[in-house]
Amino acid sequence: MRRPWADTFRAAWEGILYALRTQRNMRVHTAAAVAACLLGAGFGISAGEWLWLALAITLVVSAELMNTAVESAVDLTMPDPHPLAKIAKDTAAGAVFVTAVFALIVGVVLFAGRLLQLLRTFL
Ligand SMILES: Nc1ncnc2c1ncn2[C@@H]1O[C@H](COP(=O)(O)OP(=O)(O)OP(=O)(O)O)[C@@H](O)[C@H]1O
Repeated sequence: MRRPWADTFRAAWEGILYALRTQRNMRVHTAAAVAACLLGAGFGISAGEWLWLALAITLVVSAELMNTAVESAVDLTMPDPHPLAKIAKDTAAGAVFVTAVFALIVGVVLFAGRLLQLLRTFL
């Protein structure tokens, strides 16, 4: 029998809440995403710029959720030290790092100039 949509959404939401509760990096990335959105709203960035910001946030949060999934699956199947378990966790962490670097670049391109200009008006 097909699973009701409500159950699917509930499961996805529980996964997101679990990652937020247990993963410090997820909380840091979420805080950075909220800060970037506030900056975007404050500076009145364009629709195209919002899309770049949304892409960066989506990539980082998705990678962080996949990283949490890999960590949990590895801990379940291989709780003892194993070279393949290390590779699985390290490459999943690498995926988060790559997306975080992309998000940083997007943040710098969108906000560095605007923040400097704002700073100059106060100095
Ligand atoms: N079963 C294992 N076998 C070998 N190495 C492991 C194993 N579990 C963890 N490691 C190594 O320890 C590191 C940290 O693993 P851990 O499960 O503590 O992730 P974490 O610190 O929670 O990661 P994150 O900070 O991304 O949430 C891994 O990246 C990996 O190099």
